[in-house]
Formats: sequence, C-alpha cells, structure tokens
Amino acid sequence: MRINGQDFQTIWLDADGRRVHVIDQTRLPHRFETSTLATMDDAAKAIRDMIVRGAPLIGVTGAYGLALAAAADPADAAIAAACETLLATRPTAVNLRWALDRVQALLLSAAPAERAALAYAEAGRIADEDVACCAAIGDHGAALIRAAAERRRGEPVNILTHCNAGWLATVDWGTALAPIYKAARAGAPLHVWVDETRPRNQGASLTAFELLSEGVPHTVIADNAGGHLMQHGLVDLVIVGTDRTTRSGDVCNKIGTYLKALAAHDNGVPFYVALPSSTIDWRIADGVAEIPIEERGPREVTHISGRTAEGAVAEVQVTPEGSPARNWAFDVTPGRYVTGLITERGVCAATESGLSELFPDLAG
Ligand SMILES: CSC[C@H]1O[C@H](OP(=O)(O)O)[C@H](O)[C@@H]1O
Repeated sequence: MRINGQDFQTIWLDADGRRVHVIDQTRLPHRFETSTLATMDDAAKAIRDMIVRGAPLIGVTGAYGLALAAAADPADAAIAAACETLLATRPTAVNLRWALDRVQALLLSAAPAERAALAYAEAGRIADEDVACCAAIGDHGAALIRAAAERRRGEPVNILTHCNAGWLATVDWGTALAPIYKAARAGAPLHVWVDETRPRNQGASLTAFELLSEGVPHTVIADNAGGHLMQHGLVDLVIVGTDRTTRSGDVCNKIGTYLKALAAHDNGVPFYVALPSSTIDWRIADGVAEIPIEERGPREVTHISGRTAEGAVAEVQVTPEGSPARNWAFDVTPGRYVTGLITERGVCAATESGLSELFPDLAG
C-alpha cells in the first residue's frame, strides 16, 4: 500500500537476498522506522515484541526466520530447533505454524546445501500468495460493501472494525481492510469506525494510520462505544480479521471481538470476518476449548505510550502502583455470531459445511 505516495509492503529482502527488512510497527504512527532481521533470533524477537504482528505477516516473518536459520546452519537439528524457537514466540496465530510446517517439510526433503535457497524461495512464495489472497479477499468483500451502499441509497456505509487487520497485518492489502480499500478506490461512499483496541491500541495507532494514509474517512472510537453505535443504527456492518479460525467457523481474534459480535447479533448488524485460508486451522472445531489464547505482560495494560506535545514518544502509567493487571490478547467468537467469512475464494457461512464446500481440497 502507499504511504506519502510511496508504495510499501510490510516485509522485503535487501539486494543481497539474505537480510530481511520489516516496518517497525511499535514505532507507528508517530515514527516510520524499519528494522533489519539478519538472524533467526532477530526474526523471533520481531514477532515476540510485535515489531511485526498480524497472523499472515507473522507467518511470513517466521518463514524468513527459518531461511535465516538455514543460512546459518542447515542441519536437521538446527532447523528443528529454529522452528521451535519461532513457534514459541506467539501461540495463537495459526499462520506461524502453517508457514513453518510448509517450509520445514520442504527443507527436510532437500540436501542441506540447498536448504537456505529453498527456504528463501518458499518464504517469498508464501509472501506473494498472501498478497494475492488479500487482494482477492478485498474484491469479494468490496461486493458486500457495494450492496450495502445500494441499500443506503448513496449515503456512506458505516463499517466498524476492531484492532488492525489492514495491510500492516499482512504483506499487502490486509484482510478486514482490503474490502474497504477496494470499495473506496472504486468510489463506494463509506466511513470506518475504528476501535482503538486496548491495550496495545492497534486500531488507534495502526488502522487509523493506514486509513489516513489512504484517505478513507474514519473516526477513532473507544472500544466500549461500538454497542451504543449499533443500538442507534450507526453501524451498517462489522468487518474484522482473525488469527485462527476453526473448521467449524469459530473465530479467534483480538480481545474484545467477541463482545462486538454479541452487540452486532443483538442489533441485527451483519458481522463478517475476513481471512485467507492460511488462517484456518482444519485440525480443530471448538475454538473456545482448543485455541491457545496468548496472555501478554501486564505492562501493556498498566501503561500506555504516545507522543508528547513536544513530539517525544513517551510511556505513562495509567494504574496506581501496586494494582495487579492481566492481559489476554485474544478471544473466540463462536461461528453462530458470524454472518459470513470473506476468503480469497469468496464468502461462505461460518460453518463446517460452508468452509468445506469452499475449500474441499483443504478440509480433508
Ligand atoms: C490479519 S490478522 C490481524 C489480526 O492480528 C491482530 O493481532 P496482533 O496485532 O496481536 O498480532 C488482531 O487480532 C487482528 O485482527
């Protein structure tokens, strides 16, 4: 996507085809900085510290992390150890395991001397596939927005989104925001309610940054305002992303998504989830019982960072010293609250039959 007229993706190789560069998302929106990943440990740290985040981008970064590992030591044991280190960074987004399994399977069937080149090439294919998938998600989702615009007889379609499932969460285009970009570029009148998304505020800092750069009308709101807006007819549809969706359509996404789905259900607001098939975990059905929910450190709750009036980036404490805090990063929305899944192959019901009809080759 474009920032100040310059085209960017979130991850790229440098000229020597070995070192990996990423946008440091912990510095946005106030600083645009990049980070260089020269080793597998650099890649693991970038995922763990959320320099890169978002399920598809975590998967691609993990794949390049494995390529960096193979370049350092292509032996079976070193590849296996690297996979374990990368998998241990963040447990919820299934794309990480999906990408590592795909690259590792390729490497273990190749001669050690060929492994680094194979890994870089496969990581590049995963990245290119992600761009194509997200563009297709955008096309399928844009049709839903255009239909809503027709019902609105030219009035802007009000779309609520939670967290950041834009191009910063993928290699390009995004998932939940891809339909918005495609529809807006085609002239559909729309406006986006941007949930700030406590505690890390990916909505306030990343989604707002993306929409401002793209010139999409939007309003940042407190997480707790969504239900009120829905009760007053100010939300025409909800589109969010996901970090792991089960074969039965249960959707794991940023903490707070479940509450938005309940409010949407209570107010008859269509609730869509946008995802590439790489985010579907075909091994499990019951998301509430089986998806591991990452719990991050309490400091993300007790402290908040931002820019001071003088332009410095600072962190301040919002809780009294001594008050304990806990920080669950995701929750699970049962498929019964999901109107539809917007995938690269089209829109389907958030059910086992809906997904298996669209992906018979993957459903097993
Ligand atoms: C397209 S995946 C976006 C997904 O990832 C975010 O989580 P995090 O920022 O912690 O990686 C959030 O759940 C988004 O919906």
